[in-house]
Amino acid sequence: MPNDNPLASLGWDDEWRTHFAPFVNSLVPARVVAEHRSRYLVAGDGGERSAVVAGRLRHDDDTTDARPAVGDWVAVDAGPDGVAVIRAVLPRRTAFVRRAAGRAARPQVVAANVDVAAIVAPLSEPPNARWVERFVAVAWESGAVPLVVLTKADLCNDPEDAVAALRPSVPGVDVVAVSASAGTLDPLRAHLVPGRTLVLLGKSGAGKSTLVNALLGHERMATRDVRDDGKGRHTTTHRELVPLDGGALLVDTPGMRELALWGGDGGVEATYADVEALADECRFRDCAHDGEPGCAVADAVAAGTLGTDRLASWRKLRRELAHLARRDDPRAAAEVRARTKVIMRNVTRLYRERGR
Ligand SMILES: Nc1nc2c(ncn2[C@@H]2O[C@H](COP(=O)(O)OP(=O)(O)OP(=O)(O)O)[C@@H](O)[C@H]2O)c(=O)[nH]1
Ligand SMILES: [Zn+2]
Repeated sequence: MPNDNPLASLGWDDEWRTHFAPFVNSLVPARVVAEHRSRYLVAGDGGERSAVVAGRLRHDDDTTDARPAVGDWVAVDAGPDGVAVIRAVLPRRTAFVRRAAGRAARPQVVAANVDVAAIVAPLSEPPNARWVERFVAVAWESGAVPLVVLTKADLCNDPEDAVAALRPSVPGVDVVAVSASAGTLDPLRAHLVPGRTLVLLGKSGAGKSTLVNALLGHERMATRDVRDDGKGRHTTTHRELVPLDGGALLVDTPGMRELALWGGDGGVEATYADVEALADECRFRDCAHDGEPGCAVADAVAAGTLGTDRLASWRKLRRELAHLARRDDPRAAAEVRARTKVIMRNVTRLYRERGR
């Protein structure tokens, strides 16, 4: 990592400078690189330090999780030494949000300001398309561009076949097979762009941490934690942002078995673009695809071009979204519309790049 400009090597650019302008006289910018309960590790011009959140946090957006998350750019009160205080979270470019565990419906930001959301699944077993679809939908919804990374290709007889089998489930999304053991990581490296942030998401044991180490070229210090005196310590931590030599940034996350949707329908629309396009062609606008005449969805199933399991998971995610939407919050709705615009822009860009 080039040391002459620590902020730039963390992804700082003109847009962040603009967002930071209101704080420039009293606070310093930093990026959240690790999170441990209410303690954070932030990195900036002065290197890494421990940080806590101020009692009153400035955040313009109260419909999503307002607390800082790994990847966030924050304005901190650095003080001469000791623990820094996070006074504000800069507006997020993207946010991978899931519904937090627990009874109350509450959003939780898994990673913020991510450019590429990599869904990681091992080829030691046949990838579960339904599981991948759900993660890809949330990835689109986050505002990032999804990517599917199939790991442990060395444990699979025909990785290319596995890639080809998964592609129709995630139209428009790049699917790559890699092996950390065999050192075949180039298909993933192609997505590592200087200044861009890529998050690795997937179940425990999928090989995420192994990928981080392989891309770093050395074993990362076990993990980073935060101590009250502000100095780093090496024990287990959860989410973590790691700058790579080439200038890209990786976010490793703990294994995630389940993923409950949070947010609008743009992500589902993008993931099931084929099914959505069929549904648009049904004779009745409000077709439930349940035996109505002139149903293009039923026709596609009959013709064998749409699998019943793919249709079933689309319905399931749609139902989940409808359930969330019943909370009926105008601010949340406005946010969802804005988010959908970003998603559609990403989809269009991806298709355009693909078409070249
Ligand atoms: N054969 C083979 N094994 C691998 C490969 N990559 C990772 N593994 C093994 O898979 C196991 C799990 O890898 P991790 O990197 O710890 O998985 P993880 O996704 O980080 O898991 P969590 O941190 O629990 O979320 C380890 O025993 C690795 O050695 C690979 O390319 N090939
Ligand atoms: Zn229909």
